[in-house]
Amino acid sequence: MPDSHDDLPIPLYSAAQVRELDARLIAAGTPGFELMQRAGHAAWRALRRRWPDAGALTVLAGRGNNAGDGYLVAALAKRAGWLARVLAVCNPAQLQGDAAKACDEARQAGVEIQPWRECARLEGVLVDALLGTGLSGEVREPYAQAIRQLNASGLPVMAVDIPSGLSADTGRALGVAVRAELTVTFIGLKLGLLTGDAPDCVGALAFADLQADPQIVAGLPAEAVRLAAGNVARLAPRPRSAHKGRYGHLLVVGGDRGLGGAALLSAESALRSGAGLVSLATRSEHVPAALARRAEVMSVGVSSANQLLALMERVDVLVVGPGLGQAAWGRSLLSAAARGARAQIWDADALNLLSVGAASVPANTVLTPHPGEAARLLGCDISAVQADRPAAVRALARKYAAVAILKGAGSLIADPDGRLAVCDHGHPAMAGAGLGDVLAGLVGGLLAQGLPPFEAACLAVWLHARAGERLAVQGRGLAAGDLFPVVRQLLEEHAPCLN
Ligand SMILES: NC(=O)C1=CN([C@@H]2O[C@H](COP(=O)(O)OP(=O)(O)OC[C@H]3O[C@@H](n4cnc5c(N)ncnc54)[C@H](O)[C@@H]3O)[C@@H](O)[C@H]2O)[C@@H](O)CC1
Ligand SMILES: [K+]
Repeated sequence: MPDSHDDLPIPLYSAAQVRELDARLIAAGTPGFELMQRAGHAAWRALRRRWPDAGALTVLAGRGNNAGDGYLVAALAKRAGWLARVLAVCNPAQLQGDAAKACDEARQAGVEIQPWRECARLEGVLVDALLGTGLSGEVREPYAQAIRQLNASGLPVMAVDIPSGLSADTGRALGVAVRAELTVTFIGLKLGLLTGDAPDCVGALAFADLQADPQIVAGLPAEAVRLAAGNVARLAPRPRSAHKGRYGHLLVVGGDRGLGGAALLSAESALRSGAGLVSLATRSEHVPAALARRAEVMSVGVSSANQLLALMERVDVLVVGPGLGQAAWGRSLLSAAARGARAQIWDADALNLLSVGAASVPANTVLTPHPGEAARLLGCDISAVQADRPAAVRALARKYAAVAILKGAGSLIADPDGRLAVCDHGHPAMAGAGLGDVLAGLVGGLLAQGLPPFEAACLAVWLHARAGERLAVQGRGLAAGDLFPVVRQLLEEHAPCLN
């Protein structure tokens, strides 16, 4: 898992936007080669900080400016007395512009430059300077083979700017991608470093602004934002005169036979996030168990849409779908739910029923699909969703005029107004049953307390992922309900209940 990303910038850029930033900085008077030298220095500093005693490095270099950065790292290492070698996948005679200058500098420093071969000997820290933001399409040979060799070497790898093969726009490995232990990225943080295949490729992530003029950088609107303590919404502190009526009444609808736990987890999650009142509409046979586990949740058995409509008259927020099933009971409750409440969260089977046209999405709804549900909603294959997660979540938000959360490593949140946020927290120990039910309840609990849908979704995703990270120090076997006390604690640290 990545080291803490707390010191990384908030704006996230596409490859085209980073190219535009480079161009604007150059036009404003910083020569491209100067930027490349700063990149080389930043990468070398980061490498030495992580592997101070390695004493040797091998740079795998391609043909663009990413290779130029790599040649300069080799030159700096050689001048510092390290053993420094470049294995050139592209004949150095074909290099152009700044990359050619960087190659000359490496030669002058005494770096050994050899053509790359499959059987080439690798030693020391490996520096991946094969492909950067100029990558287009699936990785071609011999680059793919060089990447496979690097991954199979068992040696530590530092990626320059982005692991080669990873799309800076989508985080997808385009055929094959470098799996780095450290990635040092320049000027603008790329969206593709945080989602999709990125968590398995990027390793620890370091950012170097290359002394770019902040005004020039700020002048270019970003593609997305990274969720961090500084930019997720805060619930307002509560006045001493607070009463439960001010913090919303939330109703969870779900829990068909055999699926009762999911709805109860959502209800408990909403309660633990601070919702004023929480009700649960479920199969009547689940009511005794629900009451025994959480007496604070008003659990009611419903068998018809009319019963649900009567309950809905008293509530502000609905969470529909956890354990709802896709049979007649769930269908009738979903179509009743679609007719009311100030705000709704549609999760799990509500999304599966939506994908077959069983109901339409009301205003102010948050959809919380995992990639499989997203694929059903978009009528495509799951691999198409994962190939471009930012595009998929935006498409969902547009299609349903709703805030959409696309779950999975590097969760994304899209608003139909165009806003996009990415969460780079979380842990593979969170891949387990019930975690989604907890998230849905959390979004609902925050909506009930007055946050707008996009803000509630972002805060919920961030709290949920951070809580999972904290708990994952104990490893596998995380139970969804374990999150409740940690979410409470994080929420209190982030937005104290009392001033
Ligand atoms: N002034 C600048 O523009 C700066 C650029 N920097 C570096 O420059 C990089 C971008 O440089 P470039 O735009 O030259 O691009 P790259 O260095 O990523 O390389 C592009 C080249 O890779 C090859 N290529 C593209 N797609 C491929 C594929 N699918 N399979 C195999 N080969 C493929 C093509 O020959 C293409 O010319 C950044 O990632 C960063 O490392 C840094 O030096 C900072 C300053
Ligand atoms: K690279």
